[in-house]
Amino acid sequence: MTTLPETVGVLGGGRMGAGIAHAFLLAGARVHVVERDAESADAARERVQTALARSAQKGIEIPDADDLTTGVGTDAFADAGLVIEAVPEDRAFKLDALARIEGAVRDDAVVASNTSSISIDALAGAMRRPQRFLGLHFFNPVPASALVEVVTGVATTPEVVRAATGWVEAIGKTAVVVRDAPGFASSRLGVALGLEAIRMLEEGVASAHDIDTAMELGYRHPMGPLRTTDIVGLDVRLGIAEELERAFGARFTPPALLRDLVAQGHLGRKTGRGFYEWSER
Ligand SMILES: CC(=O)CC(=O)SCCNC(=O)CCNC(=O)[C@H](O)C(C)(C)COP(=O)(O)OP(=O)(O)OC[C@H]1O[C@@H](n2cnc3c(N)ncnc32)[C@H](O)[C@@H]1OP(=O)(O)O
Ligand SMILES: NC(=O)C1=CN([C@@H]2O[C@H](COP(=O)(O)OP(=O)(O)OC[C@H]3O[C@@H](n4cnc5c(N)ncnc54)[C@H](OP(=O)(O)O)[C@@H]3O)[C@@H](O)[C@H]2O)C=CC1
Repeated sequence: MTTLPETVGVLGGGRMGAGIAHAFLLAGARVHVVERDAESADAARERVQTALARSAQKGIEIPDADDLTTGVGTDAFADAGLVIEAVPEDRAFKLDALARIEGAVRDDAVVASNTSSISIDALAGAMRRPQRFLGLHFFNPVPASALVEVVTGVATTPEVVRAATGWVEAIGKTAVVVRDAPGFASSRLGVALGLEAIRMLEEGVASAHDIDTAMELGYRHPMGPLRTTDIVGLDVRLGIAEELERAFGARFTPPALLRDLVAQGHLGRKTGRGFYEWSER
């Protein structure tokens, strides 16, 4: 089995970044999470520690506390063999994040983006070492998901793809290798279902609960498309839909209901309300 890098860096310790940190820590890597300010760094640390505590409760061996470090400057990525960015789904944010990571890492480090939908080649365009860059697209919730989509850019070398798929296996997940195409494989299909469900809700075809139940019991999906949108974050799904609309046109135009809920700050589970009310964040 491929050996994990001794140190893995994560930029952005939100829902996904914290989950990614948790996965590499459980597999034995040291992980450094960088956030934009000290308060967010503390919040990121707490998210990872909560996930580790949940794993410990299930009898899973968890790493020493000092294997996780959190902070604000990317300088601490100097030792990392792999750095994954998980900042919000916004091109400008990601370009800035990747430039900061590249400025800090050693030449042989692999840099990855957890983007759900932004073109890996578009992100690579501004990079000095695009051959060592690729997409590592994790799924939410990371601890409960067996998949990582490995997205290859035109410049990504086969050696980097091999290393990355090996690392995915080393953290106990399955890799699918997808060429850079809008929405890759998973977001294009997942968002198509999610947007159609929102349009059906707008048209009064059925309640959110009944639309979801149709897919849960009828198609044996673990969770219906509206509940999934709440878990993912309505803002995240809107960002993906806008990216896909640019590539494929009107079939991915975000429904007005999605835009309205995001504008009102109803982003799903993380804010307590989306298509459902949530007491647990
Ligand atoms: C937007 C994108 O770019 C890509 C995306 O992610 S799209 C969204 C993809 N995700 C989905 O579609 C979610 C589909 N739904 C599901 O998989 C399930 O309904 C669900 C996992 C969310 C909940 O199912 P559940 O059976 O109630 O799960 P739950 O028991 O809470 O957790 C499942 C496992 O993960 C673990 N887990 C979940 N969250 C955890 C956390 N935060 N920390 C540690 N462990 C956690 C649980 O301990 C549990 O482990 P075991 O199976 O070993 O006991
Ligand atoms: N949610 C999902 O289901 C999935 C999301 N993704 C992708 O993962 C990425 C992150 O999404 P998600 O985790 O949901 O988003 P969150 O909003 O939960 O997390 C983003 C994190 O990045 C931090 N951040 C913002 N700006 C910076 C910065 N300049 N430097 C360092 N950290 C920063 C935020 O800090 P602060 O809290 O201070 O704003 C926040 O903690 C997106 O690209 C998304 O598309 C991929 C798969 C699934």
